[in-house]
Amino acid sequence: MLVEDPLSLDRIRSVLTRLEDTIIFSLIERAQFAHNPRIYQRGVFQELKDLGFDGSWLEWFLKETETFHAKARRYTSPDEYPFTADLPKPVLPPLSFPKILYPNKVNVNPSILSFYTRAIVPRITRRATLALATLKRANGIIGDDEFEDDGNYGSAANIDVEVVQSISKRVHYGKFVSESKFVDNPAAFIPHIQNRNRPALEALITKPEVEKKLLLRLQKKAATYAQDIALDTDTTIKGDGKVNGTGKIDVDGVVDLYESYIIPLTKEVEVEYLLHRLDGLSEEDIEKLRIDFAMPPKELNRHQLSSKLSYSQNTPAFLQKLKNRIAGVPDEEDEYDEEWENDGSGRPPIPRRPAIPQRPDDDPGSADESEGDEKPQVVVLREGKHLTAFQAENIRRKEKGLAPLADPAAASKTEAAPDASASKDESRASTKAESTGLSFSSSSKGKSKASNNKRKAVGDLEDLIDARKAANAPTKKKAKKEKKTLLSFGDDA
Ligand SMILES: C=C(O[C@@H]1C=C(C(=O)O)C=C[C@H]1O)C(=O)O
Repeated sequence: MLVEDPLSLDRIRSVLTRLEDTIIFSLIERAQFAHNPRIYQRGVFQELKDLGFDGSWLEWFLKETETFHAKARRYTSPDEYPFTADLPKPVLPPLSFPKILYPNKVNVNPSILSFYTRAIVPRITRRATLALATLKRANGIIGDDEFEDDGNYGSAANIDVEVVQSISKRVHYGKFVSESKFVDNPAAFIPHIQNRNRPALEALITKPEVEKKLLLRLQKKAATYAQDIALDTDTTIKGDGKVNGTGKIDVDGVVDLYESYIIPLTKEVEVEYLLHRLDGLSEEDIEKLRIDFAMPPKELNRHQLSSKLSYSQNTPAFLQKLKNRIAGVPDEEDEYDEEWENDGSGRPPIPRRPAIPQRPDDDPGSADESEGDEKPQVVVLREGKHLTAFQAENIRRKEKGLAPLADPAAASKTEAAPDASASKDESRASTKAESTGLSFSSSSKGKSKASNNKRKAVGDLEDLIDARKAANAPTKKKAKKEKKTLLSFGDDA
């Protein structure tokens, strides 16, 4: 299924929400039958042993079902994980899914099968099992046989396969959640991955408010779906799912399934996936990931609000390209890419080393000729500690062996007073900004653009220059002549 942004956390969460319905309805189906404990015990069916299979009835059902589905290439899909090992190859060529997840071998299906058969089935089927025991006693069957089973081995196992497969999809979707959170802020995760710090990674991926909302929604859903809708009686829903005195399922049992098993296991999958997210990457690759730095928080801090500045988050194209490449999201253009190359290691493509450009003798050049469409976002938060746009410009010029520019601050001391057309606030903001070390746009239109006052964020200039060089290697088209303005905060940044 082609989706707009496969790593949108909202879209991923909507898939998890939809899977709640699938799981609840299949549990309601399973609750119709008694526990049938024999179908979960290994080696109790001689018929299976005669076939050379020594697993449980349910494991046999899984093997037979998944063998057929594997031939139909079900398990080439990145969101499908089999319970059975050594499945046959698909009879059809695999579909080419976009490479969204980082290669990994995380599969927690053995844990899912264990908690489902030992804790979930007995609870979900309790009502049917008790009713069966009552019926058996009335017919003189007493003792262990009362609770044995209703003989519906095929029906019960068939539904069990559906339940465990939908729980498996839900739990392993944690990988997409993890990838989404990782690419959104790699720098937050990298040190904990390198230190194998599970608790820190779990704390980073845990969203208590999301979990709380989910459990409340689940309770309502189970109570609603569980009720027997009788057209001739009142169908007000009670919290326990019992309407007209009955309910098709143990609502608390469904909530407990998520709270005690599905959510914790999903988070284990998220952490396990993250622990392998840097496997095979060189220090340089990891550094490039780190450059894909978390942008300043979207919500404005007190100072920005008081300075009437706003931050518009627009990931520069070269960073987005770097982000996509590292996340393995293929580019639109399939043909040869001048900027990126596969080094054959199976890792995401890396920036192609640009040919060394030859400067024409008559061209004095300028520091920002390789700036391409986007420039670093520069904030001077602390005078004297951080570089101003002017200082940054001269560092770039020095890199290119060009003479430094004259300091506009020195020149402006001899200039006329600020532009009279700028409002008092704006000229104060501009003066204040310079006095607090904020540097404003150094656009060719100069101070008269006070209304265009902007704030610049300075990250680590060296890294940004390196990253930009790597991502903005000379391309066929001539870089647009940009006004000499470093990207900055502002409505039209
Ligand atoms: C799945 C997510 O990650 C974690 C696991 C959750 C779950 O299994 O329901 C919910 C929130 C997070 O604690 C998420 O953030 O949506």
